[in-house]
Amino acid sequence: MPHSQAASPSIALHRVAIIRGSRVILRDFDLEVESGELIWVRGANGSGKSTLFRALSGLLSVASGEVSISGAIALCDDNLALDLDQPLEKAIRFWTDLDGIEPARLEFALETLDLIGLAELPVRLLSAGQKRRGALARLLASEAPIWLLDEPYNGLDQANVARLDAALSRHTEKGGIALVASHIAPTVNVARSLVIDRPRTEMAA
Ligand SMILES: Nc1ncnc2c1ncn2[C@@H]1O[C@H](COP(=O)(O)OP(=O)(O)OP(=O)(O)O)[C@@H](O)[C@H]1O
Repeated sequence: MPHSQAASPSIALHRVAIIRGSRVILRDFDLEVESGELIWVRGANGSGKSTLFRALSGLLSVASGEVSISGAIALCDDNLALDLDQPLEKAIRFWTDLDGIEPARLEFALETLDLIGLAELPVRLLSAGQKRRGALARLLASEAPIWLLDEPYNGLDQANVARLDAALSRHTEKGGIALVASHIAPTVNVARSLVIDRPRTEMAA
């Protein structure tokens, strides 16, 4: 299976602040992640895990601080981003074709998450857990060395939790980075956990 990675992906945040609306979500936030690390991102509901991922993906700007990222990022969150009317494989292929990714890579991602039998089914007919696996297959098929997974285990049965964890393990063994925001622990290779604990009432100046 071909697997291209940035030579050495990394993430470095220094004294980052993120404000949403009038509220400070993260303040003086530091983070350093190196090639091969799987980080379990933890924290209470509303603490800022998704906010952090959206900022790392460039979907939210930071109010202050330094952000240095080496390597492309793939984000898998609650936004399915697959055409509901297309068969699953074709819906994912829309994205992999845009990135010039070879079909074999998509096939491997579908196999990894046991989706070959569902490849021709329109996305809208998939169950919640199957849709989640479809979104994860899109991430697995990408060539991005940095994976951000926001609550990836939601809706997955035990067998698919194990499949995802095995894929995370392979990704980091090959030098990729994975940040997993979850209320349950990944079962493999967690380099460390990052606890997000923000001051809940702080308002932006
Ligand atoms: N568009 C927005 N405007 C203002 N505040 C927002 C906006 N989006 C999110 N927030 C707030 O930002 C805070 C962090 O939300 P976020 O989704 O990052 O939390 P989370 O740690 O991922 O939570 P959960 O565990 O529930 O998924 C929450 O208090 C939320 O209300």
